[in-house]
Amino acid sequence: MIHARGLSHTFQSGQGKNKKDVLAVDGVDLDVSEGEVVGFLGPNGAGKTTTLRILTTLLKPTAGTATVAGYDVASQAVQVRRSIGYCSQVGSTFSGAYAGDEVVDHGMLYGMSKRDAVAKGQELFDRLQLEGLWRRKPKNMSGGQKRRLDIVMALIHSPGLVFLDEPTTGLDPQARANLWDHIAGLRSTQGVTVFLTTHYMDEADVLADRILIIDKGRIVASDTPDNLKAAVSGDLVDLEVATDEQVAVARDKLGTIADSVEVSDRHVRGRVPRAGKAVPGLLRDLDLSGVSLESIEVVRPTLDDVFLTVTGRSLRDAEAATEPAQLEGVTP
Ligand SMILES: Nc1ncnc2c1ncn2[C@@H]1O[C@H](COP(=O)(O)OP(=O)(O)OP(=O)(O)O)[C@@H](O)[C@H]1O
Repeated sequence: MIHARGLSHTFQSGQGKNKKDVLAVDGVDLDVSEGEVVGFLGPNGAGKTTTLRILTTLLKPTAGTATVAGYDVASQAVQVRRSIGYCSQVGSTFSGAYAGDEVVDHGMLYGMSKRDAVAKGQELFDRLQLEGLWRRKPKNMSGGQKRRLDIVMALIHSPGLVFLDEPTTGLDPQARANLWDHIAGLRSTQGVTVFLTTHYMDEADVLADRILIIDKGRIVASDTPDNLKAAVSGDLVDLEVATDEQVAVARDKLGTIADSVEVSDRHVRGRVPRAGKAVPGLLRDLDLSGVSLESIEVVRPTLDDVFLTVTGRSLRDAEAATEPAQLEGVTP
């Protein structure tokens, strides 16, 4: 569905002596297959929107190539646009007409007949919980309703691929969760491929089959959320043993599967690559060695841990100037 090689874009900013080049996207390679939901993640200014604008033909690459839905973004822009839906960060600009009329006009711009546009629009209003809002002006809708209307606009011509640029930014937690259900439904009920940018780790974790992390214009990691988490730090296994005498045995046993083990009081902790696989064997081993446990806790790493590892800084601390580190095994 999407194939990009060496995709780059350099902006020129400033004038005269202050003129300088900004390499917003720097040699991006990416592939998205049909039916995937891909989360494109990175801090402010990482190059997400610029990449998205290139892939949706709103901006020409200054180097590299990309095909979207089989068409070249530079030389076949019209065909690309017909094949995709796009929800920009700012949303659609609405004219002040009724929501339903906006949607029908939008469909007719794509060459749909009025009758087809009305039928498809009404189906999408139902699907995205906008029933009864056909004759409501978008300016009188809630933030969540407006974002869902943006998605209706993006889907009116039945594209097989939609681009969503930070779809839930500015929404309250309930409206975000509700929109997540709808985005997940795009793929599961309509078979639509989704490419979405976000700087919310939880959003990417919930929605995406695969995550691409971009930092300073470069892709620094690409994998499933689970693999990224496993490759970065492993799951934290925290064993609480019943007596002081059992601490040393538990430390040795956990040490056979964890890189390093910490002990505090009767707690013995270590990170293991895949706790789900390793823990049953560990429990048998401990049992055979006469160790009884008061409790066992397995804490999975978050995508925030992943981001910290691949970029050397926290997603929220976007300004810290540390060079991106390549992650063995997860870089594309
Ligand atoms: N029109 C422009 N002229 C000059 N520089 C630009 C322009 N648009 C973007 N940039 C710069 O390119 C870099 C990437 O910007 P981009 O908007 O793609 O990042 P982003 O990851 O989408 O960030 P955000 O999450 O804030 O939307 C930034 O350094 C930005 O300042």
